[in-house]
Amino acid sequence: MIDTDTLCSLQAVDVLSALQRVFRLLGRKLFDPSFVAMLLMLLWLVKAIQHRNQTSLRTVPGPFLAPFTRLFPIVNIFTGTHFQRYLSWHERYGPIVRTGPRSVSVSDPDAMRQIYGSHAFRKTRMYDTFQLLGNNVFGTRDPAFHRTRKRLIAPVYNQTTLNRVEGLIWRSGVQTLMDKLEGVARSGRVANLFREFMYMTFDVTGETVFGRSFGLTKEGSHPILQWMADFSRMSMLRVLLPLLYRVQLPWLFGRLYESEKKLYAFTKTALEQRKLVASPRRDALQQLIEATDDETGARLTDDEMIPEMLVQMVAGTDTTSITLSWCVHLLLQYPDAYRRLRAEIDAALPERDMPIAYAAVSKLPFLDAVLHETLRLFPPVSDGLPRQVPKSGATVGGHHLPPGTTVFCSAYALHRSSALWDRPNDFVPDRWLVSSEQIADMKRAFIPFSFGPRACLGRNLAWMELKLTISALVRRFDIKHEQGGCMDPIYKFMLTPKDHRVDVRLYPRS
Ligand code: HEM
Repeated sequence: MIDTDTLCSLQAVDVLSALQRVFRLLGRKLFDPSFVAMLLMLLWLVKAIQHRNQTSLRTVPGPFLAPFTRLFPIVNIFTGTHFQRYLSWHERYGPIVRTGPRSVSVSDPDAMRQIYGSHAFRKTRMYDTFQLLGNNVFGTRDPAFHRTRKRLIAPVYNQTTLNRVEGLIWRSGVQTLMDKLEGVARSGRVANLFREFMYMTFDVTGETVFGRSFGLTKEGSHPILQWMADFSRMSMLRVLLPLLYRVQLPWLFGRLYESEKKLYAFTKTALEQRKLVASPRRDALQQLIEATDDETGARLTDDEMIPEMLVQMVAGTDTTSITLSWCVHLLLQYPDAYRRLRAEIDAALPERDMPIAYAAVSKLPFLDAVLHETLRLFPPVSDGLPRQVPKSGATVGGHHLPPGTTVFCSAYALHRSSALWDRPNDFVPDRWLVSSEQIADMKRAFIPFSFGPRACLGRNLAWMELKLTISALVRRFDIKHEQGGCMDPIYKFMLTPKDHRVDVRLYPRS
């Protein structure tokens, strides 16, 4: 007979030896890569399911895989088509969609206002990419810093400065570009307006913010383009690998560091040279140098001004030039709209050779409608601008979102929502030729410049550049589309034509 104690000890021996076998097997298996991968997958799955069920985000509709993976944003970076994906998800799942384990997209005017209408939902860590050699009004995530800095630099962006730089924009930007295009037209060559518009907006920023044009339109090159591209790359790498803020790897990123240094030196020199001028002109640079906080009397140091100068280049060049490119593309696609625009501009500007005053074109209804419709269909900043749900959590679109959730509203999805717009994918400038009440209503779902306290500070400058350039181009040339280059939109930091080309033939008008 075996007594209970013996039985127990026998069972204990069994369990022990079974465990020993499992550990032996595990020990061997732990060196087997496919076993390790399987184990990691299992752990990830358990964690993902746990997270999916615990969080209140489980009630937010969305694609099946979204709660389990952060891969979508990474895939998006490579494909550049996420603006279309967000739109199709919203069409399928409604105005609020879960796009990742901790991220949610909204496409509803009220939810959009809730997110961007105050400082409660702060910018996410992604904005550290815009720490352009220092904290600045665009990149900061801190509402207190933002309020103080915005108050201080407000004159840089106000109407008085705008009136003062109008002549500079015309001479160093629009007029110079028109003269160049005249030469291209007379030689019978094809003009790539995408590149020409980019050069023009850089030259305008050079003139107004750095004290002199970069000469890109005339010369076709300036190292600033390379420095800026390298600088953006380095900033992005630092956000992905924060260690790079503290560690320098010159053997790996030598050229990027070099560009950063050159950009700093170039900007600093522009500042110092301006300070030596006895009676300086009153442009954006001068406003920045003289900016004084009304409440505290504080002024900006050079190291605080440099990032603010770079912001204007980063935020104000490609955004404007890409909008111009899409506008020309749409006019060529819709000849009737092009004819109507030309008739309006010819009537408003009968003197073909005179400079165009902004006052003469700023209120032309059809020009205004064409540009609004361009920005509706192709908002250059159409990626959702990510914000973080505050510590208290928030109820957005009827769903409780836990603190820390990333939430955003893609302008592309909002602007093309079939629930909000009639014929959402068609170019219909006439939709803007309605009463001011109807326009105000449409603008609730129109955010090319974002909304709220972090909305675009340069939008009046942008409107000036857009209206002056399109009216000058249409007044001076007949424009014909030239085959070549793909105009499909792709997201490469902004919503751009895929091949970065808008090839046209220009015919000077008699
Ligand atoms: C068509 C042209 C433009 C478009 C579509 C545009 C769009 C935008 C958008 C969507 C934002 C919000 C970004 C975010 O929250 O992440 C923004 C912010 C900003 N933009 Fe623009 N922008 C344009 C032109 C300009 C110009 C010409 C300037 C200045 C020279 C400028 C300066 C700024 C600044 C300083 C901010 C940061 C505002 C803040 O955080 O307080 N932008 N812009």
